[in-house]
Amino acid sequence: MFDLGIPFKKMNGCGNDFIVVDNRDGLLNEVALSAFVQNVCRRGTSIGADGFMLLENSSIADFKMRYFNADGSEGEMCGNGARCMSRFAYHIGAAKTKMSFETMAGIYQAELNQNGVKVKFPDVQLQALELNQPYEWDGPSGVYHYGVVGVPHTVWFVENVFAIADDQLRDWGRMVRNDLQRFPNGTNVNFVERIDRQTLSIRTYERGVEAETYACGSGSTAAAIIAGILGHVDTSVNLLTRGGPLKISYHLSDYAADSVYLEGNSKLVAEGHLLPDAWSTMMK
Ligand SMILES: N[C@H](CCC[C@H](N)C(=O)O)C(=O)O
Repeated sequence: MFDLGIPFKKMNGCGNDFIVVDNRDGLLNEVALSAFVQNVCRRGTSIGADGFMLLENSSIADFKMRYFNADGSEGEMCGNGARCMSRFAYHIGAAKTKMSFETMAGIYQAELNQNGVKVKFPDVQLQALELNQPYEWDGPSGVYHYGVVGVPHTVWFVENVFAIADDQLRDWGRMVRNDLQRFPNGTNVNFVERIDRQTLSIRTYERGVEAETYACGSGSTAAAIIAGILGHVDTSVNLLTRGGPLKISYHLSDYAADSVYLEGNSKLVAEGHLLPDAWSTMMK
């Protein structure tokens, strides 16, 4: 059925990397997507990526973005993925430089510019009750903040975030992510250091990748908005990630943010065809 392979592009936003496929003609509608995604996202035996995205037709926007984590689970949205998907849409002629697209988390808008892509998020509503929550553990902070920015996020303010050992950060992230009593849908876990009123440093353990990624766009957005609500930063913030800078700006009223923008790079690094060995290998 896929004798000639499946055309794809490999992209990343600040090192958060994705395999992207044009599915407007329904090419992948017949496959068991979850297993397919797990296979193609596995580094070593296939292309490897943090996530997999499909561009599909939409009746309410220029196109629809579907996002899958490397473990095969479908996520509501992905901030870095949104920038890559926007560039992809432009490249294949599915959109002009200004576009709107549908996701499971609502309609997003994007604009390609010289620096990268600027994405406008749907308005974000946080709950006072979900901020400043005590958490008893041996982790770096006894208090966390929770909010849904497309996908669920917890934010933990820490010191010297880039000095935390990788396996330590992974263990903390994994512990919180798997605390299903408190976070029934799981959660992404963002460790955030305030540098000054315009700057935060951030590292994220991602649900669905089950590891730290180089950057997380929606996590950075959640961190910037939560830091703003708490009065730690202004409403235009640079986020320093392991994979490069992201810029987030928004307008705040109480616990709600509107005019939420995420800006950062989006790189197209390769294109080709996924061949059967890319998705038929299942290494345990
Ligand atoms: N890397 C993504 C987040 C992916 C969401 C995923 N980890 C989930 O919670 O399903 C971002 O840049 O926003």
